[in-house]
Amino acid sequence: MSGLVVRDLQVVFDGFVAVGGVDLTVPSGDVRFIIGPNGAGKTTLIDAITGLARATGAVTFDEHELLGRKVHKIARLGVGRTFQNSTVFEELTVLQNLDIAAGWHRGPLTLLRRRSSVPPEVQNALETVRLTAVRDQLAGTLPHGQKQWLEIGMLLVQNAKLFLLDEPVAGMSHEERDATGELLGELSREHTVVVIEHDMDFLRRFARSVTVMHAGKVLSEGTVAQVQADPKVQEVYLGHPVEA
Ligand SMILES: Nc1ncnc2c1ncn2[C@@H]1O[C@H](COP(=O)(O)OP(=O)(O)OP(=O)(O)O)[C@@H](O)[C@H]1O
Repeated sequence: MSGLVVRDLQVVFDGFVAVGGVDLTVPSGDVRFIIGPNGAGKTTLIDAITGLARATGAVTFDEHELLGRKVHKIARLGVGRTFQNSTVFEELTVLQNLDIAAGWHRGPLTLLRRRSSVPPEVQNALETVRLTAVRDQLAGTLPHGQKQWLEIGMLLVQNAKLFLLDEPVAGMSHEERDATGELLGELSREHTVVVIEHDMDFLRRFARSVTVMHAGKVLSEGTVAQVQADPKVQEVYLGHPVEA
């Protein structure tokens, strides 16, 4: 099937089972939130999907097997991710960051010059991530929220089809959260979106489906209402300081 399919995924660090047999199916066009207490294995799951953590089991995206491939090969198959800490080039402008991500092989001098024209895919990405007005600003001067959007824009110009976003709204203002939620909805029209998030209010408003992880396994899965009503989830979460 198209979308992300994970079967019996295991990641073991020096005998410690961080991900212990996870099955996950995220159909094309979904906005899936993955939640769970600290240490549940959420980031490690994404590390395994993107080739950063060695894993066993099976992972396919749009029917391409990902496990065992190198990080850049997985990215070329349309799998994009963002990290909790921004990885943009702070000393370059928004446009230059997008240019580099788009693989416009221009020398350093050309890159530093102001662009006279902007390739259509870069322009589209600028508009989608709402950064057209700040395209000539140094990325390092952007507020946190806009840096996260720039990262998403960089994935867009790389033709990512699956967006794996690790805590995208951490540290964002209320307005930035709202705009990010809307952006996720827009992305899901043509892409598949997986979001690791601790912010329960954001989840309630923007998740289409939810997977709850606990101790390296899937504890519960369904709509927001279904997982909220699941006694197993309540047991893990009640009294746990995850409510934002
Ligand atoms: N490289 C590593 N070596 C050893 N143990 C690791 C490594 N990476 C993660 N772990 C352990 O694996 C477990 C899962 O970590 P992970 O970061 O995936 O959890 P998480 O659900 O993303 O947590 P958080 O919400 O705090 O980000 C934790 O106990 C962590 O300490």
